Amino acid sequence: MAAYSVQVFNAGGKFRVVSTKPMPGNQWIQALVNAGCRVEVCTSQKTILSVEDILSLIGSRCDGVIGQLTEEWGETLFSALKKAGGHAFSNMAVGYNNVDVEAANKHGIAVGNTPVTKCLSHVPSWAESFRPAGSSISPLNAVLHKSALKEAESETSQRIEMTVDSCNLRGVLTETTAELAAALTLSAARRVVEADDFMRAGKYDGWLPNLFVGNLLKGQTVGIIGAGRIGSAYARMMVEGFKMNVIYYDLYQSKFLENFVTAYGNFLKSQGETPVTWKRASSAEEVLREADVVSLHPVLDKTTYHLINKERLSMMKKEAVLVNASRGPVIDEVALVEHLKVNPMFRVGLDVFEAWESQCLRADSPTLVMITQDEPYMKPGLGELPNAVVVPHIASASKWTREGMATLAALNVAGKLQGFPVWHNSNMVLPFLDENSPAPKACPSIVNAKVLGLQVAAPVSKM
Ligand SMILES: NC(=O)C1=CN([C@@H]2O[C@H](COP(=O)(O)OP(=O)(O)OC[C@H]3O[C@@H](n4cnc5c(N)ncnc54)[C@H](O)[C@@H]3O)[C@@H](O)[C@H]2O)C=CC1
Ligand SMILES: O=C(O)C(=O)CO
Repeated sequence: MAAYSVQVFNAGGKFRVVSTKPMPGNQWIQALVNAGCRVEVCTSQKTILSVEDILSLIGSRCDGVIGQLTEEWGETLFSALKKAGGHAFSNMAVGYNNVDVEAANKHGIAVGNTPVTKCLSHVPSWAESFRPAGSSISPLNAVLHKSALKEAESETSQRIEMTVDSCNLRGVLTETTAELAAALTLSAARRVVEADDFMRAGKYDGWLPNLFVGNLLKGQTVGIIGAGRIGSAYARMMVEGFKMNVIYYDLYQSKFLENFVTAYGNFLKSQGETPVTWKRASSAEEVLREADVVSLHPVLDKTTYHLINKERLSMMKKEAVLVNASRGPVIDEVALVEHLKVNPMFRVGLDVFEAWESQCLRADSPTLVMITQDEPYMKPGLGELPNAVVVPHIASASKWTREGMATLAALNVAGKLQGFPVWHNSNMVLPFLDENSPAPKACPSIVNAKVLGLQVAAPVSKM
């Protein structure tokens, strides 16, 4: 059995909760202690704990665990947690493709995730003109509300309210990740990393007309595959920041994104500028063919595993920019390396890599399986290519976001152990993150709440 070291908080707590990694901030620990938990934080220096490591942490008595997206949470760990008397688990991540939820369901273990959100802290001044006279609603909401009302005339008020709220509440994890995707877009398009290396190597000896010439973004087309929270936030940044036109592909229509781009286009037109446009593509291929920049933000499942393969890469423009801040296996990384080698003007910005996330849904099994990991965490050749910008899964690495994720993960476990209901809308979890007021007595986000028959808290009145 692997030896492990732990840091213990509230040793006399009635529940035993294990965190497989130290996490940022202290609010998450306080939340567990306030719920009567003894908290044991694994302090092993090992970057990714194995199933055996986590089994030894769970031991013979464990009520809940906070795990990481790098860990393989499946039958072995959930059966051990159940045997130890536990029924609460949370990933410290919004993505949970590393979790075999069916196995958790089988053992009655709640699976939490962390779709951190916050209100929009700013409303663009251009939206002011849309605010109804005397209205207290924010101008941006006025735009969205009016179109949501128009589109949802037959809807109940709650649905309209939720429509507006979901438009208004963006994910701080979402915004943080979208900002990194934007950073990767610019770094790749304008060859920032190549130029930085060039300077540090002392090779710069004067301005040249063709030195590190890259791509202009303004007026170009940005493509999003997976226009959910992060994809929509990223699209908005590229529209507002660089006046790009949007083409997106998703299983669902993104009314928020469409309404936003339409409203911003109308504003630009009112200022005598060329309006931005949006288009909902009927396939991922349509996005790949038409876009100058493509950013990937789908969940990882069997429909998106190797979504970007050799054939689809060949559909893209020769000088396109491809960004991935979702999950590595969305791209066939071996095919990508070959494409980058023969297309030096094609550029990528990658935050995630196929190797350590090599999980896929086997045809004969509905659950995720971890397949052998390649070492190092990039496919051979990728690290040597000048037309690739690569960073180590840092898209959510802002202080606020990581502390918020830790707090939500802790509140998922603490709430389940206290028998709290599940929060009514996992897109509106800001009340759980306000350090100046007690968190709602609910679990912020449990992905298998319905299957486990967990009670859902009623929405709090807006009055
Ligand atoms: N690199 C990082 O640090 C981070 C990565 N992520 C990843 O980003 C993913 C997306 O996060 P969110 O936007 O919050 O999730 P979300 O659930 O709001 O959006 C995901 C979107 O993917 C769409 N989708 C699913 N299957 C698809 C398909 N076959 N083709 C096209 N679209 C499809 C869904 O309809 C949904 O709109 C997460 O699942 C996670 O894996 C999230 C946060 C940080
Ligand atoms: O939340 C997620 O899915 C992440 O990848 C965290 O960085």
